[in-house]
Amino acid sequence: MRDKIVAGNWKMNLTFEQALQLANDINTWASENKPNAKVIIAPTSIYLQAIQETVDEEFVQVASQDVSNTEKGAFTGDISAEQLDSIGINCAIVGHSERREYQQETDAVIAQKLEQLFNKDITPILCVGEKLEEREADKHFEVVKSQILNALNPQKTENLSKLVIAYEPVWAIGTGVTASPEQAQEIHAFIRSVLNDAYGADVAEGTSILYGGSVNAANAEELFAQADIDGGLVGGASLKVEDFSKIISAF
Ligand SMILES: O=C(CO)COP(=O)(O)O
Repeated sequence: MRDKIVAGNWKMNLTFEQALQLANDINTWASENKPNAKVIIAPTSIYLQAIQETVDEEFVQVASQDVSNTEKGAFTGDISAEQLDSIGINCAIVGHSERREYQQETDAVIAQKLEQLFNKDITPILCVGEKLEEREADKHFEVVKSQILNALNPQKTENLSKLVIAYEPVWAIGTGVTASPEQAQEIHAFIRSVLNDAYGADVAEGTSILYGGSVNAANAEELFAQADIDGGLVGGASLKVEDFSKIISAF
């Protein structure tokens, strides 16, 4: 059975003190409430180690928001999979639409990042999703399919058992506009069928597919009730323990 996961992408928010406090609060909540979903938090990279030491990995896992597409060397500012592994980080977000947009990350670069992560046995949360104009032109299936196949085709199929995918329509991120549960279910089922056709039933059935884009305490339950939605990748609403814990409790 695939994992139910609620992951908080903190993006470039919170001071060190605020981040430690939030991590502590989430850890306390999770240890007391034993939620049905796996809880992941992704802080700014410079806080990773301190937060990793603050939380109990039985209750809260810590993920990086990104990783370098190269192994090591003269890449100022980048963080390698080996470096993440060396401080005990075993999960990383890859290909977030904000990096595709602001850092010009291509599918080819994202494929290299995935390979770096798989080489170090780090679980990738691969983000895919269409822009508003692509949805309006009814191109969302085609866009998402090519993002997935371009990122995954270069990988070894045996590595795909570790994969998590997050479907995040760009038009729903930080906008307060969420995909309806029906819209999200439709494309999540499609993503599973793409995985099935390309890599077989074990990968398709074993891959947790998270929804992201204005998930909040009020809409999480209906989204998570859909057959192919295995959890959420949450931005804004993951920055307050009250909201994030309600979202996790939607499972
Ligand atoms: O981008 C997201 C998570 O990675 C979603 O952000 P919001 O939940 O703030 O819309």
